[in-house]
Amino acid sequence: MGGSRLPRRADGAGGDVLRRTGVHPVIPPDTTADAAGAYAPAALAFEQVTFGYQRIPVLRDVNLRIHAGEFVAIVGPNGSGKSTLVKLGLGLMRPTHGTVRLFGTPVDQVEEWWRVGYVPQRAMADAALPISVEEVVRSGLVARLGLLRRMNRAQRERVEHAIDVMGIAPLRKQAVNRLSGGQQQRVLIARALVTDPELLVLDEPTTGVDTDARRILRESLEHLITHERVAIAYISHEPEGFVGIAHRIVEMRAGRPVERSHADADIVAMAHRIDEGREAEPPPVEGGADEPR
Ligand SMILES: Nc1ncnc2c1ncn2[C@@H]1O[C@H](COP(=O)(O)OP(=O)(O)OP(=O)(O)O)[C@@H](O)[C@H]1O
Repeated sequence: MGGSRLPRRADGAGGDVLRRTGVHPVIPPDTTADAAGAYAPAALAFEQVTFGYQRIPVLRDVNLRIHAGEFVAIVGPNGSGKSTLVKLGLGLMRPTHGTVRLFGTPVDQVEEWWRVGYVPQRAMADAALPISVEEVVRSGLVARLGLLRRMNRAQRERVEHAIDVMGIAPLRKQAVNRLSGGQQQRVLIARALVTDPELLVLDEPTTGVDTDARRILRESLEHLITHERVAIAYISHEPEGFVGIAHRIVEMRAGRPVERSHADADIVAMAHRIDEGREAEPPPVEGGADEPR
């Protein structure tokens, strides 16, 4: 992994260059510096995004950017719009207003979908076919290979690497439908990693996952942001899954992401609010003939 396709953000190296030279350019808000001081667009950017289902508003004026090497946790109560945000980010739906960009390109013009890894919520739990772990992980390459082409050496290595990173090598020959929820989750993440994605979107990755598996998942994600410079969007309503590793925590409130701190009290209060299952506050409705209502 860690290919050289795109300028990725360097961990502070670009900043050092700027400090040494005393140059302090105005950095456009949706870009980030790489080691050479060049700027790359955010891996995922929502720009003034508004969306509603059948005119019922769900998201309003959402501005959110996730850069290479950044782990952003998106939390919120049921119905607050987290999955809607994911669907817009993956180009599965179009915003009513505003723009979603992947690596600077409007999402409806993106062709290199292998740059995005998506881990859906517990998708394999009920898988009927006895497909092995290795086969599921390899299937992540289908978008790149087509069904019939054989893997080349680099691709085989990527499959091995993804299996290693997710700590599932001992399970490789086992049928996925015989694995625990946490093990299945790691297989899904490994599958998302085989294309060497620069953006990883995880939807409720810790649902039904035990404490040990959560720890391994955390360590794996930490490795990805630190060593592979992957941008991570981590959607969850379980704050304990990301506290301590997320660079930013945003809570969906009234249709907008609100930045939250890591402070324990804040997290605990947030967890309580979410646990209480309070209804998500509806976004403010502001007239406008063509706006969702
Ligand atoms: N296909 C749809 N048609 C109409 N309304 C929808 C549709 N999908 C979601 N909604 C509504 O949009 C709002 C946001 O839903 P969304 O699934 O994005 O929330 P969420 O934060 O992901 O919730 P959860 O934590 O329960 O998964 C909810 O009020 C939901 O009822």
